[in-house]
Amino acid sequence: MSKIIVRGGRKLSGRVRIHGAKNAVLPIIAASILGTEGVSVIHDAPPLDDVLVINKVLESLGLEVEYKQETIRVNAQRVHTCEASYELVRKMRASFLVMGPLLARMGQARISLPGGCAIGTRPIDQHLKGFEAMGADIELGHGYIEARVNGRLKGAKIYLDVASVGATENIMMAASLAEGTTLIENAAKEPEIVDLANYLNAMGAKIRGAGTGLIRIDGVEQLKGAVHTVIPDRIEAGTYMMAAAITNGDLYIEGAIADHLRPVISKMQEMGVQIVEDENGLRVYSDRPLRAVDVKTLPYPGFPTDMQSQMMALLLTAEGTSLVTETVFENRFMHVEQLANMDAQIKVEGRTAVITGGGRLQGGKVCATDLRAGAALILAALAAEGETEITGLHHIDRGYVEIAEKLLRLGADIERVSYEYVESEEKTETLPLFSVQPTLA
Ligand SMILES: CC(=O)N[C@H]1[C@@H](OP(=O)(O)OP(=O)(O)OC[C@H]2O[C@@H](n3ccc(=O)[nH]c3=O)[C@H](O)[C@@H]2O)O[C@H](CO)[C@@H](O)[C@@H]1O
Ligand SMILES: C=C(OP(=O)(O)O)C(=O)O
Repeated sequence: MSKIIVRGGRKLSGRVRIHGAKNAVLPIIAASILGTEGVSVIHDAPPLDDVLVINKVLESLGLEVEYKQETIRVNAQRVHTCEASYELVRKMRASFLVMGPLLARMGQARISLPGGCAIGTRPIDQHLKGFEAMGADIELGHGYIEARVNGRLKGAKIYLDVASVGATENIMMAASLAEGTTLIENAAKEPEIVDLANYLNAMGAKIRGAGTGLIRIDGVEQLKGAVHTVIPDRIEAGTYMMAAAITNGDLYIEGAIADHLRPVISKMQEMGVQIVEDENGLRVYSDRPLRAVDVKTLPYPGFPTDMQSQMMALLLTAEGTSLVTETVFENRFMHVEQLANMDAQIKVEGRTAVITGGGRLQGGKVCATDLRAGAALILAALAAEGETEITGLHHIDRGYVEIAEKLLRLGADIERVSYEYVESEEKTETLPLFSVQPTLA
């Protein structure tokens, strides 16, 4: 096992390159199942654990997948089975995104129930409602969801009760090969939806309106492999923006697309963080003191729930009291308890956290309870006095490429070490997993 050790107090400076977006590449890889001719070539696929899992799901279905130097080649000409096993789906919820493509192409799919996880119950009723509206029969049993359709799916008008990102993607993929036109009303508008629509259109689909609340998909008879470059990860970019601000540093976030980050930019500017946009990225720097602000998470273009915990870490270093309200997931405050181990003053009242900023965070032993909670702990540790040890790195590895190495190159005093875990006793070996030495900022 490994853990990250951070000794706080260094200012970060320099340039950091943003990788391709996890939440864009996962549905795009799933969509490649639809290409019955040719090969799909997906550039800027970030080397993340989640990407390896979705590749394994495709391989388990019989597709040929090759992953080299951030480029994935998928040959989807043959599909051997329409079943995605519990073993793979339990590792990553997004595996459920193969349901729409399989159902549309093969007329059937059997996928393990993705279930809930740390941040909420995360039902899939809106995905299933969409497939049913398109003519599929859905059965649930033995922990699996089985969907079947006689012949092709039929285009339908589907109103989503919640603007679900995953349901919009799954339905959009299924509808691309359906007979007739599908309208998705109250569709999610996230940039990752637009990226998926662009890829599907390059495969031959006819999708209009992606990025708005109404998406129209005119079904086609065949899709082919296509070449596509994934958009930069707005959540990774936002996390480094906060790393600059929390350390009073000065970072150039290379590849960040300002238009995808409007709510994050606005809120950070309201706090007093300096942000300069250009066509290749963002410069973020800060002169203390930062002001407290209130934040409410909302579907895009609102403030992203995936940036809520990192924002909370930053607000802990601002003067005054801030309110953070989480409206997207019902249980996304798991990081509060861990931040409390670092002397953070946060009180949770229902879906709102009251943050008393201005106190100095103290290093401590903390554990990442989910992906973005882990990012928030690393940010807090960068600002804290003394040493912080962060475990639970498997969560962080799902969504951040070499985060410790990137921060080290920016001047953080950070290392990733392996350790042995023996029952309740923890033994740390002084075995660094990378060897670059920090430079003084
Ligand atoms: C791989 C991926 O892209 N993950 C992102 C995606 O997750 P994901 O696609 O799972 O999130 P959704 O947009 O579907 O979920 C939003 C809300 O809708 C609810 N819901 C969703 C589906 C459904 O059938 N019924 C239902 O009630 C969920 O419980 C949640 O409260 O969008 C989330 C919201 O921006 C992000 O936090 C995740 O990082
Ligand atoms: C919640 C997230 O991802 P997932 O939907 O894959 O769990 C995330 O990226 O913050």
